[in-house]
Amino acid sequence: MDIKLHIQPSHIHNMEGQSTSTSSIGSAVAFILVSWILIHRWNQRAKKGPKTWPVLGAAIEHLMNYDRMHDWLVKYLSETKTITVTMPFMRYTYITDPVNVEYVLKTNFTNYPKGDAYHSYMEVLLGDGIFNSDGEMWRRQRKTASFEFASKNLRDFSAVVFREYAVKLASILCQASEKNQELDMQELFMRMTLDSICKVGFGVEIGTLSPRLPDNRFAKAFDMANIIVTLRFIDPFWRIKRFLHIGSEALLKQSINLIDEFTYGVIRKRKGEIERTHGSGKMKHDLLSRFIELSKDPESNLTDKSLRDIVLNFVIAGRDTTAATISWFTYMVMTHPRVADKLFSELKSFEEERAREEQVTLVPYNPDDTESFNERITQFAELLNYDSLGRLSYLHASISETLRLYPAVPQDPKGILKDDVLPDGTQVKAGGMVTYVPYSMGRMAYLWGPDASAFKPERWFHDGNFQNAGPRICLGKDSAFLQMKMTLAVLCRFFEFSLVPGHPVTYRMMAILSMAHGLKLTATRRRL
Ligand code: HEM
Repeated sequence: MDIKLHIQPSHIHNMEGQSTSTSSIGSAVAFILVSWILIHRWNQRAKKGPKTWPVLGAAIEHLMNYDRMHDWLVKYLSETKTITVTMPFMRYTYITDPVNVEYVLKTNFTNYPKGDAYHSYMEVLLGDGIFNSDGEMWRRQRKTASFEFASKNLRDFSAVVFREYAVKLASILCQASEKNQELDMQELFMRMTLDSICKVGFGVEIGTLSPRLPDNRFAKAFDMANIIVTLRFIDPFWRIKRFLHIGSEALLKQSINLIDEFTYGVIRKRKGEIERTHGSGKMKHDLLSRFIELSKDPESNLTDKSLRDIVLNFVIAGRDTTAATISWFTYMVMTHPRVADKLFSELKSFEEERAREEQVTLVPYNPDDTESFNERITQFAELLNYDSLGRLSYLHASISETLRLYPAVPQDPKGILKDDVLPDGTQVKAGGMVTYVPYSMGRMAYLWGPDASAFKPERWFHDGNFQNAGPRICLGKDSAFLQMKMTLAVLCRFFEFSLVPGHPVTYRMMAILSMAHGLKLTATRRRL
């Protein structure tokens, strides 16, 4: 007891000494940490763009604003044309100054490839397809695809297919308008553009726009995969999740299995048709067939997996971009009745002029009579072709205005091979990424004037022209405009749209700027 009593005080004394020294170490560490954070924050007081925290960079703010990231960037980029956002494993430089953009896309193109980071995020979906490859792999695909896009046969065939699907879509709207039925217009557009790219690009008919609107599991899986790979840009744990096969990465795997099933099915179907028509002279030279032909040469190194990647890259290029753009267009027209009226009168005059030229007597129609209404739609569509669509300048301006405010590719990131200095003096480091931001560029008062955020197609008659620069320039621009104009001419001539009350219209975060909840609307038939 004595001993105990004797020992205890000294023990207590030791503990006290120890805890005093532990707590002073703790206080010192806390002091250093707090000072580090405060100095770090103090040093950034004049920094333009999101402020960072030690180690975490701007991850907290970035994640908190993820769902509205494009507008979050607009806020910073309207104060300064270039910002840097540091994340735990990556440094992103966002640019809106056209001089910087031209430098990255064109002047110093070789220093800004897609790069390893982008490739690793996207590989599971896009493989080594044209959007996700660099160097020789990219050059070979680009060459073959450019050849295909330059063909007049393809243009003529596309016009026929786009017209056919525009009329199909109009007849679905016509049916729905009879009962004032709600429609998800974005979903219908996605079906239409998927069917068209499969027909024009891969020579196969998949029929997702048929009147009974069959379940489209491929489209759902494709959208899910796109959302999840986009998330990888800001999720530092995605590799761990993939390894453990949990969360978003497990879902991604399931989606990819479904996507692959569909895609290999398309390839098998096309190969079968090529075999059957071999030597008959009936073979169509669509994009996929051209690559299948090339793959017969063992030196081409084109495997079925390469064909799968090619197909999926063209699905993202041909389906999503066009459908998203015409969805935003419809939303803009619906919320700007003055624009809808101007479009309608342009289309009416066009219809009369073309009917005179073609010596066609237009069928009088009664909007309450489905048969004559559909007949007139078909007749109108027959008057649309590549050349005649060129006259619809207000329609063209309205599409351009939509692309300015809602660019289908809202951000376009590139890797950085070597340290460099952009024309505005911004230093960029090898291994980071530099992203040009069309969504922000379209909304900058310093580029478009004080009414930059207003939807005004008229500005295109005096202001600008889209600049699409560099060796990776869009190959499908003419084809996209052809389909968009063909479809929108038919829709704006014959229908008026109203948003379903309370339906939220906002974008979702994925590589293509599509609507998070679709576009729910009702359509009404226009009178003569
Ligand atoms: C509204 C419609 C469209 C928009 C806004 C759009 C936008 C773009 C953009 C911004 C790029 C440059 C990508 C980069 O810098 O990496 C691009 C490239 C490309 N686009 Fe489009 N596009 C559209 C429609 C289409 C269509 C319909 C197709 C084909 C069916 C297509 C095929 C391509 C191809 C093949 C490339 C080249 C990729 C490369 O060389 O890396 N695009 N597009």
